[in-house]
Amino acid sequence: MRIGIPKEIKNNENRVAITPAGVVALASKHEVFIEKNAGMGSGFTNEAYMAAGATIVETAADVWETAEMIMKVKEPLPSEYMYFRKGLILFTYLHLAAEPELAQALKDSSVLAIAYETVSVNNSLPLLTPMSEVAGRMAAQIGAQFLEKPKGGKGILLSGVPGVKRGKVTIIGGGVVGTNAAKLAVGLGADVTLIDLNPDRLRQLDDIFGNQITTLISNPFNVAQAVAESDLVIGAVLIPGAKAPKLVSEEMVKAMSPGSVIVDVAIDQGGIFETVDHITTHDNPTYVKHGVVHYAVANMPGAVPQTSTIALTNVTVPYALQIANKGAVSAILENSALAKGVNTANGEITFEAVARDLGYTYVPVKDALQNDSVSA
Ligand SMILES: NC(=O)C1=CN([C@@H]2O[C@H](COP(=O)(O)OP(=O)(O)OC[C@H]3O[C@@H](n4cnc5c(N)ncnc54)[C@H](O)[C@@H]3O)[C@@H](O)[C@H]2O)C=CC1
Ligand SMILES: CC(=O)C(=O)O
Repeated sequence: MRIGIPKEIKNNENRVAITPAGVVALASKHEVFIEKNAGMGSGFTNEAYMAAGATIVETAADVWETAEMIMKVKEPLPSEYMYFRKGLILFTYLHLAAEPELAQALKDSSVLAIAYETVSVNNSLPLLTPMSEVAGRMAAQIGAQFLEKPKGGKGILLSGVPGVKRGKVTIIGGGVVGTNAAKLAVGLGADVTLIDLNPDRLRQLDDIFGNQITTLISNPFNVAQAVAESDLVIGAVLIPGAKAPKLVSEEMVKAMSPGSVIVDVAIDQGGIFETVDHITTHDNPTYVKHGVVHYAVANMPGAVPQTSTIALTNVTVPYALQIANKGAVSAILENSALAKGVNTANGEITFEAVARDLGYTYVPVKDALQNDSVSA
């Protein structure tokens, strides 16, 4: 199979969808085309890719037009939609519930689009997990940074100092992002509260952290009280594939003290704060509303690409290899984890939560694939 890796074009997205090690894994049986300088942000030179067996091509168009499967990191941006076509396999993060125009473009062009974030094994999301680990850890660091006065915050140190109280951090969602945010926030010495809907998850978190954190069940009363008392609130909720629920209302944000900070990690699925009305970028990561600093960057791991690219490709390349070796249709039909990743196929929306949130008819992936055969 011809596999193409374009350079990422989202603001400050320095990750790339493959490392030289990944090329070695694929190139013994397949052809790998990489856009010139695509790996530079992650520390991988064109020469390193060529030595691993890849062909370097000059432009994004060369990659998109040559490849049968495109591997990316972030969802395609509108300038990339012109490359969509029937027979193309797209393997990347998509977050379609929050990207209606992209969903329509993939549907209209009959791309077979496999979203990293919905590939699922026994209720875990193996291709989301490493980036959630990164973003969770970053969320605590970033929150601490924006609480500093010169960064627009109220001017507190999360750890406090002897004789001065610690800062309060509330994390809503106790999955991978939430747990990793808690690890760092506890490490920074903050007073941490973790809120989740699932009592069994709260039990696990209690076992992991003991008395280092407070756990609370998620309901509007607990969320309102914890948010009002907090210096930093981190949004870390996920309902796989679906638009994130707005758990923190505008009124709750107004009740926070001026200079407090919100980090809405779940912004890639639309975000959990009513006051987060747009995605921010690494260039311009925050805005202030009701006196509260809001951070809503949808590609947080893009800022630490040397860590993130390796963590991401460690888990994506084995799936890419299955797709390339077996052909997409056989790989999907034989591997239920991969089948759950398919969001669009043959002009249909094949992930139920995406179809529901965007108002399309849901067509199960097997039915969509039977409607037609994908060239790969
Ligand atoms: N902004 C960025 O750069 C990045 C964003 N993310 C996003 O972060 C979000 C969280 O991801 P993960 O932690 O991996 O998901 P996860 O599935 O591991 O955890 C989600 C948690 O939310 C909980 N939850 C669901 N409904 C809830 C409610 N009403 N109240 C409280 N908790 C609730 C679940 O029980 C679960 O424990 C996702 O949207 C993911 O895509 C991940 C990586 C990077
Ligand atoms: C999960 C995701 O969208 C990211 O790592 O950018």
